[in-house]
Amino acid sequence: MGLLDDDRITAALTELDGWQRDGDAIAKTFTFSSFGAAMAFMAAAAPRIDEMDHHPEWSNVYDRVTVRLSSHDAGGITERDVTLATVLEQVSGTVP
Ligand SMILES: C[C@H](O)[C@H](O)[C@H]1CNC2=NC(N)=NC(=O)C2=N1
Repeated sequence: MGLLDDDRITAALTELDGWQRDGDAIAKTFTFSSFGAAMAFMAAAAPRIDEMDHHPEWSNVYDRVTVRLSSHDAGGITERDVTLATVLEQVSGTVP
């Protein structure tokens, strides 16, 4: 799957709450109710990520998870990143 052009990236970001362009990636910091909720988000997302075989760069600090999505094989942002962002939005909504 190929790299997205700037217009497609901008269009995708308008559909995704709180996501920003970060160079060759799209990024968001999710904030949860607690450290446990942040861990639950990562645990719930992990099988979905593996199913997609498309993996985020992500890190946790206390109740926050910062996610950066880029397609390393393509060298930038592809539809796989937009799809994974949509999945992470959906998973984040399931965490109390
Ligand atoms: C062989 C396997 O499909 C690849 O290494 C996958 C795994 N997950 C990946 N994740 C991301 N973000 N980019 C990739 O290019 C990528 N490649």
